Formats: sequence, structure tokens, C-alpha cells
Amino acid sequence: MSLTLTYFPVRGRAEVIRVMLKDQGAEFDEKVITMEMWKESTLKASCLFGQLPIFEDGDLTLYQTNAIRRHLARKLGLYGKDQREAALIDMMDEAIQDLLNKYVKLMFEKDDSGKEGYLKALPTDLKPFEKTLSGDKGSFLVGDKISLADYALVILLIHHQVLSPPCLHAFPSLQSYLKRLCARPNLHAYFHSDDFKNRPIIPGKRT
Ligand SMILES: N[C@@H](CCC(=O)N[C@@H](CS)C(=O)NCC(=O)O)C(=O)O
Repeated sequence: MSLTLTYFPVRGRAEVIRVMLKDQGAEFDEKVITMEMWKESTLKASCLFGQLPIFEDGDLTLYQTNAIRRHLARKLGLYGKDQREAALIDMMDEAIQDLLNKYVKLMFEKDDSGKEGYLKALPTDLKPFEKTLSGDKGSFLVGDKISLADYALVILLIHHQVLSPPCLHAFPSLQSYLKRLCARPNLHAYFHSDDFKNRPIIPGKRT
């Protein structure tokens, strides 16, 4: 089955899709669209909601990052072992999306004036994840297998460590979780690749 991801040459919203596919060892093609291409071509007009990413799975064309993520999770078995786990994965994922939305808003601010307030509030935002992963509850957010939500949290934590390297110091469970997941062979290889390292988080911004 041929898989194709079309997106800008940044991590952005599509990074979590790349991470899922890489970790699962799924072959996929990437079509990279520069801003110039986006502005000059008819691609925007052809996109259902006028935005990227586009994900093609054979003859299925999907827009909307979270719809793409859920499609891949169902297809690749990353949505828990039963309905109960799927519900818990959705719950964790919604909380991750809340933090992601705050983070994206900060990234698109014109100056750094919001960063201090953001970092002050961050421990409160991270605490529920630390609590979920603490004790002997296992290696993943839900159940005993990696899920949709874990990929979203891993990439969000990596981006937060770029924003503020010490931000996880008070969160031992999150730290060991991140270390463990980043050591998965396919993720380790991907996170050390030039492909990942050279891709800015958003246009013109690495921090
Ligand atoms: N809800 C959509 C939002 C997509 C979105 O905001 N895409 C941005 C890039 S991250 C885009 O295509 N920007 C160019 C434009 O709107 O012209 C999703 O999650 O896929």
C-alpha cells in the first residue's frame, strides 16, 4: 500500500505523522512543498480545507492532522487493545493537544515576551502526564503498548526540551519515559538523522 505525506519542509503539525510511520517501519514517500511552491501553485486551491498536510493511503486522501493520526493508529494497531484503552488514549491525546495548541500559539508569537509566562505554567501542564507515568504503571501512557498518544507526547516533550532544556528536571517519570521511547531503534535512528535534525520546528524557528 503506497503512503504519501505532503507537507512543508518543517516539523510542524506533520512531525508526529512522520514519527509514527518511522517508528512502525512503514515505508512512505514525502512530497515537500516550499512556501514559494505553495504560493505559486494551485495546490492550496486543490486542498479540501486549503491547508497541509495531505496524507494519501492508496486511493484514500486525508486532510486534518488528527484524522490522519487516528487513521494510522487504527491501521497500525496503535489505538489500544480494546474500547476501554481507546477511550483512555483519546483522553490523554486531548490533553496533549491542549498543551500542543498552547505551544503552537507561543511559537507563532512575534517576540519572546510570552515565553516566561508559558514556562511558569508548564509544570502545572506537565504534572498530569508525570502522574500518569509514575509508579509501576508501565512504559506507556495507556496499556502495555505504544499508542497514538505516546507519539504525540514524545514529540511535544522533545520540542519543549528545545524551548527550555531543564523543563523536565522536576519530572523523573517523564524523563525516563522520554529516554525509553527515544531509545526504540527506529526512533533513535530517526531522531539522530540529518533529516530530523535539520528540519526546523516551524519556518525560521528552531527554539
Ligand atoms: N487543522 C489542520 C490545520 C492545518 C494547518 O494549519 N496547516 C498549515 C500548516 S501547519 C497550512 O497549511 N498553512 C498554509 C495556509 O493556510 O495557507 C490540521 O491539523 O491539519
